[in-house]
Order: sequence, then C-alpha cells, then structure tokens
Amino acid sequence: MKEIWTTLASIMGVWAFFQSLMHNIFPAEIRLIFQKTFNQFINYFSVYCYYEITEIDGVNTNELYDAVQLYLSTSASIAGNRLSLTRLLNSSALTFSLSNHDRVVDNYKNVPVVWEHFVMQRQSQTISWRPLPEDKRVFTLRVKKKDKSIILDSYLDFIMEKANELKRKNQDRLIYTNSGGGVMDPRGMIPWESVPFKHPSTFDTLAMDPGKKAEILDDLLGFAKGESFYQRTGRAWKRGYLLYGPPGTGKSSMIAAMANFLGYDIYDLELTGVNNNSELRKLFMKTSSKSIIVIEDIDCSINLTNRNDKKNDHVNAIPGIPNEGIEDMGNKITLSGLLNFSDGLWSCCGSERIFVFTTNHVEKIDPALLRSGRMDMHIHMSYCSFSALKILLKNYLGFDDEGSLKSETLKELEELIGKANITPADVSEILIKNTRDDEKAVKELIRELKIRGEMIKCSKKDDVNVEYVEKDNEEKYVDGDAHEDDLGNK
Ligand SMILES: Nc1ncnc2c1ncn2[C@@H]1O[C@H](COP(=O)(O)OP(=O)(O)OP(=O)(O)O)[C@@H](O)[C@H]1O
Ligand SMILES: [Mg+2]
Repeated sequence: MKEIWTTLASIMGVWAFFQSLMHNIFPAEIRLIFQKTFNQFINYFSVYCYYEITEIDGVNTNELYDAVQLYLSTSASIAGNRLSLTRLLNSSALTFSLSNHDRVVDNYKNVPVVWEHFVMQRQSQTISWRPLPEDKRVFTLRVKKKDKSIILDSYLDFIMEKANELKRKNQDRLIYTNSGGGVMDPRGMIPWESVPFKHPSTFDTLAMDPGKKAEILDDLLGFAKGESFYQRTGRAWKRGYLLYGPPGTGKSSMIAAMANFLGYDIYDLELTGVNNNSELRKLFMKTSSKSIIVIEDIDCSINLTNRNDKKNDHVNAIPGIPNEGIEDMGNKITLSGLLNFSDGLWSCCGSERIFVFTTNHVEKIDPALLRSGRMDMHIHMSYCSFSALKILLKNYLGFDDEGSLKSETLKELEELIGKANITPADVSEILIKNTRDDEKAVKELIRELKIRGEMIKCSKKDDVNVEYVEKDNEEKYVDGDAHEDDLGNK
C-alpha cells in the first residue's frame, strides 16, 4: 500500500513539474495548441462524443437548455443529494433540476445517453445590452459515436416535444371570456380576458356510464395524438362535441374534465356579446392552438337560423325571439358565420382545437349544426344511472365498489335510480349535505328516489287518463308520453 502511495505521489510530482515547465517555456498560444492536439488525440480514440448545451447562447436564452432541464426533472434516475426546486409561472407544480456535476442516464430507442450538468462561475462579464447571470450553466450530453445520428435526428426533438407537453401539464389552465370587453396589449386590443382555470373536475370524478366515458377518452386521445392522421387525410386538426342533456347532468363538468385531461385552455365564447360575423372572426383569430372553444346553451345564446334558408326559418326558430332575415346578415351574427369557424376554411387558423357546444334542448338546434361531420360526437348527458351513482358515492362518501354498502341496499338503489329521473347534480346535493354521516346520506337518497319515482308514476297515470279523455272526445292525440324527458328521449 505504501508503495502505491509513493508511486502516485511521484507521478503527480512529475506532472506538476511538467506543467510548470510548459508554463515557463511555452507561451499561452502554444500551450493552447498543445491542449487542443492532446484533446483531439484523446477524442480520436474515444468511443464517445460530447455535446454542450449552454443556458445562454450568446445573449439569447437557449430554448433547448430549458427543455432539457424540464425533461430531466421528471427522470426518476437522478443521482445527487442537492436538487434545485423550481416553480414555473402560473404553475401549481414543483419541478426539480440538476445541481452541479449531477448525472442522469437516459435511454432513448435503446441508446444509452449520459447527461451531466455543470455550473461554473462566469469569468468576465461580456458587454451586452442585458446583464448575464453570474453562473454559466451547461448540460453535457455524452453519447457513443455510433449512436450520434439517432440522437441528433430525433432525440433532441423528442426532448423539446416532451418539455412542451410537461410545461402545459404543469401550468394551470386559463379560461378566457369575451364578455369583459377585452384587454389592452402593446400589440393592440385583445378581445379575450383570461383568469387561471382551477376547476377540479376530471374524468375520474365525472359520474357517467363507464363505457361512454372510455369512448370519449379514447376519442380525445386519438385527437390529441392524431396530427399525422389529420395531415395525411387533409382534414383540419379540430374536433367538435355536442353535449346535450337536462340541467345538472354534468355538461360543464365534462368540459372542465376535457380541459384538465388534455391540458388545454378554454375559450368560453359568449355569443350574445358578439355583434356580427366579423367580430366573431376576430375572436376566433385570437384564440390559441391546443384550446377548447365552448359555446354553452347554444339554443339560447342567439337565434342561429339555417343558412340563407329563410323559408325554413320558422322550423328552427326559438319561440319568442324574432327570426333574423338575410337582409340582417351584414350586421348580425349568423349560423353560417359560426359554421365558417367551426367547420369552414377559417377553422384551420390555428390547430388542435376542440369545439364544444352545449344545450339543454337538442331538438331546438338547427339541423345544419348537427349534420354528420360537423359535430363529430353527440354526447347525451343523461339522468343519473346506477353506474354513475356508484361514482358519486365513491366521490362523496368514499364508498368503494365492494363492501361499503350492504348488497340489499345496493339492489334497492339500483332499482330506484332507474325510475327516479334524478340528475347527478341533485344526487350530489343530497350526498354533500350528509358527508359526515354515510348512513343518513344513503337513507336520504333512498327517500328522495322513492318520492321522485312515485311522482313519475302518478304523472304517467294522469297522462293515460288524458289520452283516454282525448280519445273519447275524438280529438287527435298528439304527444302524451309523460316519461319523455326534456330532450325528447324516451
Ligand atoms: N355527471 C356528473 N358527475 C359529477 N358531478 C356532476 C355531474 N353532473 C353534475 N354534477 C355536479 O353538479 C354540478 C352542476 O353540474 P354542471 O354544471 O356540470 O351541469 P350542467 O349539465 O352543465 O348544467 P346546466 O345545463 O345547468 O349548465 C357540478 O358542479 C357537479 O358537482
Ligand atoms: Mg353548464
């Protein structure tokens, strides 16, 4: 052991002597050439090549550095006991980053790569219009020479893409509205005003038939990942959903769940605040990609009548609101104006956009808006089913599928809920009032379901009587089906 130390000490001594000799004999330029040649010699025989990604490239912030930092911050294999924590603007999530000399090993398409982070004191402040940070931060990427092409061709693009995705996920959603009159921006007036969107609704908390839910999730995923499909087929990268159903069945909650699932912002378009088609165009042009454009209660928002179809206007008119005529089209917002953006040429300004229209009265909507291809999916938000009820019981009372309720109680609930026409909102109200007493909550719910069931039974009987009397009077029976809900679904 002693000999090893002695040898090591003498090697270091020789090295120090050699260095001081170099310093004294050779000028700095020659030393630099020596150094470079030495490095080239080592690099020539090394199986690795190295890439440096500096935080500041000249005076500009290097986007790639930020992307690498964010991408690596999600890696579980970070070895190091000093991590820097960061919180992005508008974000509620914390991310960590690598400290000096921390190393991360990543694997891309079976190619191992090593990232190392260096933080150095900046030697001298270069003269620049903006002060540079004191530290110089650099990521070094080490990769085998034979894998160089894979890494340069796609790995860095992959990191950029992942980082953008993460940024969107970490960042709180924004909800924009046009009803505030807009905000002033250095580039001009922006017709949208935004606030952070913190709606907690997710597809897990949404009470609806699991099969239907899975179908919607699948559709959304297919859309979000379908860039190449839309490009290949020559279709605009957009999708339309029509949500219809009685009040309190979760239409708005579904929109929030969609936004949270995809990480998109929401543009809540208040049509009554838009004066004409050109104003509508300006609004659409100022929406960003990766967003959901929502028009709630489209049947009440405005009297949207069929395009140039004045003869048919009365068919789709909403009672009490005068029809708009062709002569008004120049200064009013029309159905064709709206369709131009959700479906026509203008729908392609921006990409990856979802249109969601909601209504309580699907039968009042102009068929032009419903025809296939316009709204890709018609989603019926129905009264609370048994499977939806189980989700609400889990959300509010923490009941899981098995064991939390007696099988007789479950059976009773299943029987009653089918006959009660109760909305998830009403069920939630009952459960939320009794969250501290599960037993009472279930009892209250059963009581309410029984009352509603009885009421429906009575109204059915009344209808049969009306039908009987009307037939007796030889009057034409029109539509006496009392259990038809407000959407005309039997
Ligand atoms: N399907 C559902 N799943 C979970 N919660 C629901 C559901 N439907 C309604 N709720 C509860 O009821 C409240 C009202 O629901 P929401 O606003 O989504 O209904 P809506 O269909 O948009 O009603 P409206 O037609 O009046 O706009 C929500 O805050 C939520 O707590
Ligand atoms: Mg709503």
